[in-house]
Amino acid sequence: MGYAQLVIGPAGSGKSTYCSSLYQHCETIGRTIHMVNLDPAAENFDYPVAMDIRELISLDDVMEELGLGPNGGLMYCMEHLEDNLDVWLTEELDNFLDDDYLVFDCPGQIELFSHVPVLRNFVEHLKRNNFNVCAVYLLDSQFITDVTKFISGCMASLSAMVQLELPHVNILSKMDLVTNKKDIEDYLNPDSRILLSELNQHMAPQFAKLNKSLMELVDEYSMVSFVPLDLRKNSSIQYVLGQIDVCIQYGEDAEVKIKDFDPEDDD
Ligand SMILES: Nc1nc2c(ncn2[C@@H]2O[C@H](COP(=O)(O)OP(=O)(O)OP(=O)(O)O)[C@@H](O)[C@H]2O)c(=O)[nH]1
Ligand SMILES: [Mg+2]
Repeated sequence: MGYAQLVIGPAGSGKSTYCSSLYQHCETIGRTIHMVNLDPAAENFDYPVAMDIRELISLDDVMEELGLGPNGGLMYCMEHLEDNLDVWLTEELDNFLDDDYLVFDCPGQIELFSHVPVLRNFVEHLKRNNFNVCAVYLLDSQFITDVTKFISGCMASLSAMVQLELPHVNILSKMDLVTNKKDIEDYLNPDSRILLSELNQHMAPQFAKLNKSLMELVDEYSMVSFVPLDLRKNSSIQYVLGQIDVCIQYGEDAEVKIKDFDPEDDD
């Protein structure tokens, strides 16, 4: 049984930075994780890349040869990945051991986890190869300055949940940029009635019914719950990792491996 995090979220939400901090953290606590780059457009990495979509296909080549722009080119690359799951991905996964832990750094194009099937098929393939997979959805804390932005971030996360059907951890990234922690707390585990009234205050009266339906939807999926992530703090990274580990049932022996970690080392 292998373990995998699929790190998704809107462009610039901090996925690659999270991946690199997670890698460093695991290195410090003596835990092995393997980083996988699934972004054909990525150029620089702060972590060693154990597996890389760019070895399968190059975005530059695609753009040049097919005359596509960066987003169209990326979608082409991802479809190419989808067509090569059986061959390329199977071969690549053979390089790992049975209980290895992989972290997939995904591109930020929102269509990848809303309606394009490539990530879903990718996940199915991982599952068939005995991986326990968890979706890790990052939302930039700067979204939370405004309830309408927050709802749109939630909707994107919800569409990933529906599309991928995976255990799902929502993370509020870049907590170091939050000056007023109090404002954020209301959003980490918000009361949907309060959100609804805030939303209604922000929007014209004709949206009241729509707002109510949106809130019911969010409530029903009980998904408006975010774990804050402050990369300056080891304890914050460790907490997020712990939540994800529970989701993918990362086992008992793992706990033995990390027992030397001392959360007091912070700040
Ligand atoms: N202050 C602060 N900035 C961050 C943090 N995480 C990421 N950033 C910045 O946010 C920008 C985007 O970060 P990335 O990690 O590249 O985001 P990404 O989600 O991988 O972006 P794409 O792959 O392009 O979708 C960069 O300028 C980072 O330095 C954080 O925790 N705190
Ligand atoms: Mg990235």
